[in-house]
Amino acid sequence: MHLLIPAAGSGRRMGSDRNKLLLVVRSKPIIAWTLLAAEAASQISWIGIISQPLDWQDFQTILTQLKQSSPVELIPGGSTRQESVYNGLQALPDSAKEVLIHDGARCLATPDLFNSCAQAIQHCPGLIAAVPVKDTIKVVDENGIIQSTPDRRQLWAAQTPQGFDVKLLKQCHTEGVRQGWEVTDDAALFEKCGFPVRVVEGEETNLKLTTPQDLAIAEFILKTRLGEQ
Ligand SMILES: Nc1ccn([C@@H]2O[C@H](COP(=O)(O)OP(=O)(O)OP(=O)(O)O)[C@@H](O)[C@H]2O)c(=O)n1
Ligand SMILES: C[C@](O)(CO)[C@H](O)COP(=O)(O)O
Repeated sequence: MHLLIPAAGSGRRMGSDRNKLLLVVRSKPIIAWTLLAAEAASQISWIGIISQPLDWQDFQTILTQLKQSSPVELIPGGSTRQESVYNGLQALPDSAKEVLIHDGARCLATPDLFNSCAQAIQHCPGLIAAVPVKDTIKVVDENGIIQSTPDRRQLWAAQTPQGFDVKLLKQCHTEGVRQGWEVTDDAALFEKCGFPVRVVEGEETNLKLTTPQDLAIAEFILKTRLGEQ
C-alpha cells in the first residue's frame, strides 16, 4: 500500500517558528514518530512525504537516522493541505491503485490502524478513520447564540489515515480546483463529488498535534506506551 504523509504545514496554531513536525517529543521529532508507526505497519510498502523543500535537509537527516526499509520519496508541498495532497497524488507511481493519506502531525496513530485502513480500502472506494464525538456539540451563530444541538449519535471526529481509490481521488481533487472548493480533508472532496466514504473506527489517542497542549499530551501517551517512568 502506498502512503502519502502531508508534512508541509507551518504550525501556526502551535506558535512555532518552523515546521512543527520538526519539534521534539519524547526525544524524537514528531515526524519521526509518524514514520516509525508507518514503517512498522506490514501493509505499507512505499511512503511519500509531502514537505516544503526548505525542510528537506532536516527530513533527510531524520530518514537516515531511522534507517527506513520502505522506499521514501520527498514531494514538494503546496500552500494548503489540499494543495499538498494534490501534489502528492501526482507523484504517486503508476502502480498505486489505492492510497492512504496520513497527516504527519498525527504521530500517535498505531501500525494496527494503518493496517486496518489498508485492508478496508480493498472493499470500498473511500474511507476515513474517525471516532464518535464524546461532547455535546452546539451550532452557534456569529452573535454567540446557539442555533441547534445536532444528534451526537451521528457525529464522528475525522482523523487520518484516510484511504481512497487513486483514480477517483485524483478526479475529486481536479474537480475541487475547478470549482474552487476549499476543504480540510480529502474525504470532503470525495463527499462533494457524491462518492461514498466509509468510517473505520479510529483511535482516541490518534490526536493531531495542533497546539502546545497537544505536545504535553503526546509526551504522556508515548511515555505510557514505552513503559517509561
Ligand atoms: N500547506 C500544508 C499545510 C498542512 N499540511 C499538513 O497537513 C497536516 C494537518 O495540518 P495542520 O495540523 O493544520 O498543520 P499546520 O498547517 O502545520 O498547522 P496550522 O494550521 O496550525 O498552521 C499536517 O501534517 C501538515 O504538515 C501540508 O502538508 N501542507
Ligand atoms: C485531515 C484532518 O486531520 C482530519 O481531522 C484535519 O482535517 C486536518 O486539518 P485541520 O485544519 O487541522 O482540521
